[in-house]
Amino acid sequence: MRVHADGVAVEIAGTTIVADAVLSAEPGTLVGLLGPNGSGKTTLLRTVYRALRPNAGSVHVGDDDVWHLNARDAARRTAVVVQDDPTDFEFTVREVVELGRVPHQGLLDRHTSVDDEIVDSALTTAGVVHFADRLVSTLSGGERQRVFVARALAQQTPVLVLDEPTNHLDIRAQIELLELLRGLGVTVVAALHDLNLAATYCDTLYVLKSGRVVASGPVADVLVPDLVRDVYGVSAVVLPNPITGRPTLGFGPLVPTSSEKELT
Ligand SMILES: Nc1ncnc2c1ncn2[C@@H]1O[C@H](COP(=O)(O)OP(=O)(O)OP(=O)(O)O)[C@@H](O)[C@H]1O
Repeated sequence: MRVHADGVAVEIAGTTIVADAVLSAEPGTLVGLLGPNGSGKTTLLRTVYRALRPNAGSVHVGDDDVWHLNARDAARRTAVVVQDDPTDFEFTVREVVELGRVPHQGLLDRHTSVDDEIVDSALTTAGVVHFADRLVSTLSGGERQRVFVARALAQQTPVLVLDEPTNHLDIRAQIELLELLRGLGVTVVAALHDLNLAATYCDTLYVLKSGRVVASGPVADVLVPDLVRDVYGVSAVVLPNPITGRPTLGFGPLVPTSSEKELT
């Protein structure tokens, strides 16, 4: 299912946080959202998964504006993995993952054996089946992160939105997660900080700086040394990774960003 944000603007307390953002994720692709801390990634993602209504512009998931869907229908289309999920940590892992089935159940529906199978499969795929009966509060940060991925998988949506999903994960778990996401065949939009992970696994990248999309397109077109310097203020080289053939970045000393240069 296609995701398309068009001209999205978000203002909070009189401050523009996101301005005129356009983002398209074609069905089945993995789109990475990059940008420095505070550049507006979370805010833009929140408009995509209908947690925040933009002040201007629109977000379509499939053919519908997300604000023309009710919350339940929106949740059947888009599952979300956020940073620091506030879900009650006194639930067991299985109970949290079962929450992923709620958008598919009527008010009076009972959890069915089909729901159980889907939950079991999500627990297994996300690698958390071994501690299905543990309280979420007893898990490590990385284990917990995978539980929220499992909940999103149990939601069985054609679109997944993830906000820094590799936080807390070791390098193997990061690669496992990105490979899992790629293999799902659903549309994925993920905010990422690790430029090399983004370069390896994303089809398309969007880069935010101060709330504006300053670059977008295929990885090789976007992740160039000038972009890294202008957006992050870090010198960089881009080389082909001999193992994957994908671009890999190496980083050098700090340099002025384009906005810092304008000030001098
Ligand atoms: N409710 C709010 N009130 C005031 N400022 C806010 C609010 N929400 C976000 N902001 C500000 O908007 C800017 C963008 O925040 P956002 O969380 O979208 O950035 P981000 O790119 O996801 O950052 P990070 O990489 O650090 O997670 C930040 O400066 C943040 O402080």
